[in-house]
Amino acid sequence: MRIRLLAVGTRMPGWVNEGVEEYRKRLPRDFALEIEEIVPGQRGKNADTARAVASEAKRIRERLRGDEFVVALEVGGRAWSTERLAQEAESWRLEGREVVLLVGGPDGLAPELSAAADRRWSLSALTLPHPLVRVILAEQLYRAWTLLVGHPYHR
Ligand SMILES: C[S@@+](CC[C@H](N)C(=O)[O-])C[C@H]1O[C@@H](n2cnc3c(N)ncnc32)[C@H](O)[C@@H]1O
Repeated sequence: MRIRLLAVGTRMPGWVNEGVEEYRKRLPRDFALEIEEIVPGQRGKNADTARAVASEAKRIRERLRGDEFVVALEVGGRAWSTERLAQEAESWRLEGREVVLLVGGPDGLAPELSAAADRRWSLSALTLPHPLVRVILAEQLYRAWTLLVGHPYHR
């Protein structure tokens, strides 16, 4: 199984990349996490937020392959326990699915991406900064894998 993380934002601070790598490198090949950064839309005096979100959505759609299982990360999505994540991940693996996780930028994901996703997953009722979401995702995927294989990391 391969999990692609399409995340809006480039040039992350060092602590974000280090945090993601810390967990990514622990994952085995059949649970691999790949990060693909999406260039953010222009924000500023002359560019409105809706245009920025729409341009991010266009870039995300260009990277989607059509046959993947799409999980949109959203504050208002459904909360999953780590056990539920492990169950989901195990079914993705058994079904041989290619999975793509979508993380929006400062203004979130475009509504049409959310509507078209197979799952909408909330990590917390708190709104988290998108760089931190990457780190939490990598840790939770690692944790889910340790749960599935009975590794003592998860307790
Ligand atoms: C700063 S948040 C965007 C906040 C924006 N107001 C919204 O409603 O989406 C940036 C991205 O991080 C992710 N995110 C932030 N908090 C999250 C949470 N609690 N659960 C899941 N994803 C979250 C989402 O993908 C979101 O698009």
